[in-house]
Amino acid sequence: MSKQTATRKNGEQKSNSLTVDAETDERLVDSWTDYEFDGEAAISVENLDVYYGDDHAIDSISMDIPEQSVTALIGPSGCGKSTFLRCLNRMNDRIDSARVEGAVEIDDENIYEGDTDLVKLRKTVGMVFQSPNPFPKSIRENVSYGPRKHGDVNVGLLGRLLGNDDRTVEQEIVERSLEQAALWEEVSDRLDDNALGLSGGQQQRLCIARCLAVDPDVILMDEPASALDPVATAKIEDLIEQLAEEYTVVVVTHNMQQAARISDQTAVFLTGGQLVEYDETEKIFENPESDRVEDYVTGKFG
Ligand SMILES: Nc1ncnc2c1ncn2[C@@H]1O[C@H](COP(=O)(O)OP(=O)(O)OP(=O)(O)O)[C@@H](O)[C@H]1O
Repeated sequence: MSKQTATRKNGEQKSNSLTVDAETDERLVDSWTDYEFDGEAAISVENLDVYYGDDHAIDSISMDIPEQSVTALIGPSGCGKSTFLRCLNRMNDRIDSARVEGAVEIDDENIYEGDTDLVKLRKTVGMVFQSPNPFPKSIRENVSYGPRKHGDVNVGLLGRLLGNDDRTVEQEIVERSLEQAALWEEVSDRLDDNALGLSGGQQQRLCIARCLAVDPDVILMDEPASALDPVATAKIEDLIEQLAEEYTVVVVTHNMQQAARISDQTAVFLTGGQLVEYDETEKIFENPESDRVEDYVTGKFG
C-alpha cells in the first residue's frame, strides 16, 4: 500500500490511501483523492453524509470546489451525484426522508449551521434542472421573477405605490441576463411572448438566464443538456464554459465526453455514494489513479 499526502485549502493534511489488491493487482483509492488547485475554493465540503431513511446515499465526502471554474460530477446511475449537488444549496431539505450530516462552507459559513437564510442561500447558489422548467409566463417575467421576489426590482402597482417603478432597471436585468445566457438575440423582439413557445434549448437557456438574474456566485446544473438535441446541447456546453469565467459552475452529467469537453476538474462518484477520485479532468480521463475509475471512464462498466 502506498500513501499520498495532500493539503487542503484550509491547510489540513489529508492522507489518501491507494491500495493495490495483491491477488487481482487492482489499484483502489480507498477513500478520495484530494485535488490541489490554484485560487480560492468557492465551496468546501467536509465529511458530508446523506441518508434517505436508513439508506446511506452519500458516504463521508470531502472536497473543495474551486471558484470560477467548471466542476463535473460523474458516475453510474444511483451513485449519489444529484443528492450531492442538492446538498450544495440545501435542496435536500425539501425531501422529508433526507438527513444530512457534515459541513458545506460557502463564504466561510457552514450552510448547515445556525440560522441560514435559505432564500439568500439559493440566490447565491442557483440551480438549473434536467428538464427546462420555465414558468407559464412571458420571457420577461421569467427573467425578472427572481429580482422582483428579492425586492431588487419594484414594478407595476407595487413600484408605483413605493414611488419607484423600476421598469428601466428591470429591462436592464432582463437584457443582461438573456445576453449572458446567449439568448438575447433570439428573443429580444418578443420578450412579452409566453416562454412555453420557445424551443427546448431556448427554454433551458431561459432557465439559466432566470438563475443569472439574481446575481448568483455558484450555478448548480443537474444534467442540463440531457433533454436536448445535439445542436442545443452544444450551445449549452459553450455557455457553461463562458459562465465559468465569472461564476462557479458545478455540473452533474452522465455524458463523459461532455464532462471531458467542458470541465476543469472532475469528481468521480461510484456506487455507495463514495467519491473515488477528484482531479483535473485531463488526469481523470487520461491517467486516473484508480482502476475502477479507469474502467468507468473507458466505458468498461457503468
Ligand atoms: N427522494 C429520495 N428518496 C429516497 N431515496 C432517494 C431519493 N433520491 C435519491 N434517492 C436514492 O439515493 C441514491 C442516490 O440517488 P441520486 O439520484 O443522488 O443518484 P444519481 O447518481 O444522481 O443517479 P442518476 O444518475 O440516476 O440520476 C439512490 O439509491 C436513490 O435511489
